[in-house]
Amino acid sequence: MKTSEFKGFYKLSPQQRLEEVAKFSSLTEEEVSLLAKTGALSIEAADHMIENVFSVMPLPMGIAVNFTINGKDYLIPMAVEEPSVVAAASNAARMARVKGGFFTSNTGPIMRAQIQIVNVADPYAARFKLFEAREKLIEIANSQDPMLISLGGGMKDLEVQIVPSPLGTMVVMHLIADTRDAMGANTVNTMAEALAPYIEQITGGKVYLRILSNLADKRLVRVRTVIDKETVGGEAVVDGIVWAYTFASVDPYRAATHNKGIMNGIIPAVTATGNDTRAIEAGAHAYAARNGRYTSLTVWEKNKDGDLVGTIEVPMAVGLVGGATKVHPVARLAVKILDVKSAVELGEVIAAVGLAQNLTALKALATEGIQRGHMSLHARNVAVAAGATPDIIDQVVAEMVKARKVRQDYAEELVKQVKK
Ligand SMILES: CC(C)(COP(=O)([O-])OP(=O)([O-])OC[C@H]1O[C@@H](n2cnc3c(N)ncnc32)[C@H](O)[C@@H]1OP(=O)([O-])[O-])[C@@H](O)C(=O)NCCC(=O)NCCSC(=O)C[C@@](C)(O)CC(=O)[O-]
Ligand SMILES: NC(=O)C1=CN([C@@H]2O[C@H](COP(=O)(O)OP(=O)(O)OC[C@H]3O[C@@H](n4cnc5c(N)ncnc54)[C@H](OP(=O)(O)O)[C@@H]3O)[C@@H](O)[C@H]2O)C=CC1
Repeated sequence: MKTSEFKGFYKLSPQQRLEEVAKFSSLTEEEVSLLAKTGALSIEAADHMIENVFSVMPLPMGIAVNFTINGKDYLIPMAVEEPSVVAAASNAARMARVKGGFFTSNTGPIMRAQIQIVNVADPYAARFKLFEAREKLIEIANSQDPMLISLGGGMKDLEVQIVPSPLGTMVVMHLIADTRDAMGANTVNTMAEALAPYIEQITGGKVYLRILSNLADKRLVRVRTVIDKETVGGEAVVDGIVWAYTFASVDPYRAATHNKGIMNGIIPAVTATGNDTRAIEAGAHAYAARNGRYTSLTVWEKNKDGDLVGTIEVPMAVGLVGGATKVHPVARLAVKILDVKSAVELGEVIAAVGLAQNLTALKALATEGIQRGHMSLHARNVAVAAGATPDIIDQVVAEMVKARKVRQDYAEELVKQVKK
């Protein structure tokens, strides 16, 4: 009987772990040697990044071209498994260039951490006492990270909420901190933990959680673009895209897919730069539901000239230091290719890719449908999975697309025919 119970698995070397996995899963020698192969991320470097490492998971990284943002041109590395995403981003950026590309602003690299205080006899008075202690709280928090303070960051302010709950009223203090070029989770968590004893003393309550909020609504980036009506295909296409957006703005079933399309642009760039994709996903979707109803992260309108105008506002907690950003050698190079000088610039660029991605998806959906563009690129995956060798992939793909039958069974049939 196989067992997944291992004591001290983490003490093994990556090679020893791979051997254990191979035994457990009856991997062949060939399969083991595939898992042992690493590329730019060495197994030693990977082993320092996370726990129980036994291999690495390579992803394709494409370059989205044509982006011009605030008058500066960017090449955008995108690490993603889904076909047509990089093509669609480049396609959108090509259209946006005609009227100057993308224009941005931001609210600064401001994060919030929450400190949950329970069993407070007089929550409203406790709230005021916390405000009265503002300077001391800031002093304690900022003594944790002299480096950040020297860079102009650190705790800047606090907010306090009285939150009813089934277990009784909670006082929730929000620590508001400027984390400069860091995503800032570790930074604000350290501050929040340091403040807890003093907060208990002030409020007479008990502190439980001390953790950042991924609803980073003080770390917003805003991106705007104007798409020339002729470039996008005429005023009827503009109207179609505005209708497509409007659908997402009023219907959460559609908004979820619409925002997934935006994340098609955002997450690959976040991944390529070694940032935390879960934090970005959580922040974006929570922000999309901030008014109690889940809605679109973008807005598309028609201006007085009949051109299409798109905007996106989204939390963007990404960093250039901390986490994996400086540790992963490929992430470092992705940042070099992007040539961004600050975390907020990186955030703005990533949000521009999200807006671009949304444009081409909506254009396709409101006109010919998604399948022609997307499936013709996806067809390559289907062909390979059906056993097409490099010399016949193009032929199999062309046949599937022509017949509008991008399907595994049809691809297998074509592979057999072509190989005859
Ligand atoms: C797929 C395209 C770009 C084809 O587009 P097309 O109109 O056939 O392309 P084109 O030949 O006119 O080329 C236009 C530009 O697209 C780019 N491009 C064109 N082909 C390639 C390629 N092979 N590789 C790289 N880049 C490519 C390239 O920039 C090119 O400019 P050029 O270089 O020729 O001056 C277009 O149909 C498109 O943008 N479709 C949208 C695809 C999309 O959104 N995919 C995401 C996956 S679907 C999904 O998950 C989300 C969704 C849709 O559900 C979200 C939602 O519901 O809102
Ligand atoms: N809910 C969530 O999203 C959570 C996420 N995380 C993880 O936290 C990590 C990110 O935390 P983060 O705080 O960014 O990482 P780090 O703590 O690794 O890096 C931040 C530190 O880098 C130093 N630093 C050096 N240069 C700069 C600069 N220019 N700007 C800012 N700081 C600088 C600072 O001080 P010093 O030199 O003194 O260290 C700062 O405290 C990610 O891996 C994320 O996955 C963790 C917990 C929860």
